[in-house]
Amino acid sequence: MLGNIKQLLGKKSKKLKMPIFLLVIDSVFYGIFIGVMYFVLLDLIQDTFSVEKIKEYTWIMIISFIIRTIISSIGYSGIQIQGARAIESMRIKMGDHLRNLPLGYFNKNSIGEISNIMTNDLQDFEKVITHNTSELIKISIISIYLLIITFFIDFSLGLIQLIIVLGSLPLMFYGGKRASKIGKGKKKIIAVVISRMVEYLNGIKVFKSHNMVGEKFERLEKSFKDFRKESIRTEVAIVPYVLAFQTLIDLSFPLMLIISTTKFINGNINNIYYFTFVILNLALTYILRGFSAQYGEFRYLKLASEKLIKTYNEKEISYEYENHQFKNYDIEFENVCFSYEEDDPILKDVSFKAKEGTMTALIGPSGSGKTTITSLIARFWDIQSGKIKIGDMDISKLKPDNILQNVSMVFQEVYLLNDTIYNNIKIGNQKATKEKIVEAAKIANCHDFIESLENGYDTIVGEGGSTLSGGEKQRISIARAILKDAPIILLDEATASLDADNELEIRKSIDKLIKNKTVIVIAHRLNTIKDSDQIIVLNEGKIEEIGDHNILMENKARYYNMYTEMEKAKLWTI
Ligand SMILES: Nc1ncnc2c1ncn2[C@@H]1O[C@H](COP(=O)(O)OP(=O)(O)OP(=O)(O)O)[C@@H](O)[C@H]1O
Repeated sequence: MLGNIKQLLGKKSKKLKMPIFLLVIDSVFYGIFIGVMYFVLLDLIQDTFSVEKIKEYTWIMIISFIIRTIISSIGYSGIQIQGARAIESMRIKMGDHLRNLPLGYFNKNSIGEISNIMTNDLQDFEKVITHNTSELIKISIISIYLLIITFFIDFSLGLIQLIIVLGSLPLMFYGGKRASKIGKGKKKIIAVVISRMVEYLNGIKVFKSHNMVGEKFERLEKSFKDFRKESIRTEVAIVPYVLAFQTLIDLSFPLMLIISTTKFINGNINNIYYFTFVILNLALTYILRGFSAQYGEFRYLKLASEKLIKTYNEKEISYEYENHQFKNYDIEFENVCFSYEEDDPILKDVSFKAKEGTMTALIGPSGSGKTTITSLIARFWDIQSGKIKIGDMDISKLKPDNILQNVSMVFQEVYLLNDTIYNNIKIGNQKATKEKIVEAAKIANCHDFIESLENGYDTIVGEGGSTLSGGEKQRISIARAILKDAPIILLDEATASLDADNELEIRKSIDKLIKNKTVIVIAHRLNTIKDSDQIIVLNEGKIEEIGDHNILMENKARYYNMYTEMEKAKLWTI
């Protein structure tokens, strides 16, 4: 466990050493209390008790209590403060690490699982550091310390005592093992509960519209019930072992009392040693009782650190250059093959070049790989073979942030933060002045609607932008992109889900956004991309046709058919 703490906290783990050391010292002071009791007994037996001595003992006790209180309060508050600081920096480190993981990690792990790691597991780990580990270290030190003194009093009594303690330990270890095994199940259920909760809250609008709120709530309720069952199972699983361990330890006291009394009656140990042994044994029994419950909890909490280490060891996206300056913004795919899952190729030997300042439209049936191509340009995923280049530089050598600084993405699914409209636009460029933000909003045709809101740019948009219409959200995201002014634009063209007015507004603002940029647009309607410099027709992950409108019309293949169908449909509407 100490290894886990070191690996996860890095240098910060060093700061925990001092408070833990103070807590150890605190446990040593416990010995002073036992020592005083020993001398009190000694005086009683030897009839050397006096008022002077009582005063002396009382002062020793008072001073040791004061020192103990000071040391333990510094130690405990130190471990809480340092622990909280270490966890805070670990949270940031983990967040950063997650950001740098390939998207494949998020495909394999549910939102519930990842949220669980970032909340509950980190919290459990904090508990291990601030509470559990120090407590276990303290109990272990006091127990070893008392056992050693017992050996000095009488070797055979010490040996019997040690055998009893060692004989009881397997019960405790087995209980801990059970807590760890069943705890894994509990952790899985927690992840399911979080996933269902996210699903329920995210989908509440859809569930309501389909009258499925009750049905979906049943799913959530079931996960709550499973969670309750698993929590009880985890708690109950360890109880028999804790009780058996405690009973054995409790029984050791009368047993040791009989053995030591017999030794005393037979004259094998003197009265002073006898009384001291009885006191030590009583103290040891009391301390060891708490050991098993602490250990069970420790094993459960330790699961969190194992999961954190596993997440932490997930390989981040590798790169050679962090701050590459592109010589131009041509985008080139060279024989690119890509699959999200093994043995399920999505893009098959895709090659094309989108020259700087031109517009390339991707068309093709649903699932043909259009969105995948845009995700690969942003290096959300790494390809299995071939090369993707921006300005002649292989993007697999670049830090994703370096690429994303030069790319703006405008997709239909716009996610806005639960913040003001102003801050949502500002995401495009954190250094932008208010004038620049308003200017971007004007170009994106959203300034007027923002101004018409009661709080204007200070309006809070609700989580995901829930208080705005689809078109409004999209225009804000375009304002964001305009503010960013990136040389590459990845665009998912608006679908028919927007009304005609909204669509026209969006169309106009997009035209301003894409001027002089390298644009890759996922097209849903052919009339909007007719003037593109290049049109790529995709089918089942392969490029079926490539060229401008005129060339593709001359080809008289899929594009020609789609286009003539569209033209015919237009005539029908007229
Ligand atoms: N994250 C993912 N994990 C696994 N498979 C995925 C993932 N995203 C997409 N796919 C699969 O890859 C294929 C191509 O998907 P993609 O979204 O690129 O198609 P598309 O042409 O953009 O479709 P549409 O027009 O419907 O948006 C589909 O079969 C899809 O199921």
